[in-house]
Amino acid sequence: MIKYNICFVRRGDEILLLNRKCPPWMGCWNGVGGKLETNEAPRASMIRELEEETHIQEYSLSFKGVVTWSVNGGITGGMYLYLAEVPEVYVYETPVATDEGILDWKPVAWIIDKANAGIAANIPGSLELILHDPNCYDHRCTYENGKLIEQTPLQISSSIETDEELRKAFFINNLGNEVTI
Ligand SMILES: Nc1nc2c([nH]c(=O)n2[C@H]2C[C@H](O)[C@@H](COP(=O)(O)OP(=O)(O)OP(=O)(O)O)O2)c(=O)[nH]1
Repeated sequence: MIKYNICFVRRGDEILLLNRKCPPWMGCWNGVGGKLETNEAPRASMIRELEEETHIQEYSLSFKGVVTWSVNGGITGGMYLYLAEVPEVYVYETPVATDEGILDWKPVAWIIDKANAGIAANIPGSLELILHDPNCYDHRCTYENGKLIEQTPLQISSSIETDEELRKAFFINNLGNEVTI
């Protein structure tokens, strides 16, 4: 059921976001990422998407959990969630037009400000945990009629680094029964 990944690339107090040309969240700023290929492992898939969409190669990549969404109580989809940190002095000039949309650096405070329109709805409410909390969460989102009505972070584990640890943590938390990983 988890078919996607998403990554927030952080440079100091800025995040590299993509203004998407296509659904989902067309015309909105979102993290970079995409769909996992058949039999692709989560971390390898994230590294591939980062290369394809940004060409950035020097980063430290941390697994931060998953984002799942439920409609009428049932989990219908999800994405693996990563944070990629580049040095504050990293040179990456934007805006950059790509096949997927426009990449640009946005200040963390601007993203978290809920008054901002034009950002994928579930990012402002999750970003602080993603950036500052060492634990991994299932950021569970509930949508009704296409509108985000609730967002609850459920802690999965204190830290997960490998795909094997990820599988174990999902099993221990019984999330493996609910969310196919
Ligand atoms: N913030 C946020 N992002 C989402 C949600 N749903 C969802 O798929 N995404 C993300 C996951 C992926 O990073 C991206 C969708 O990936 P994509 O359709 O562009 O995948 P892709 O580049 O592999 O494209 P393709 O295989 O269709 O050509 O949007 C959501 O509800 N909130």
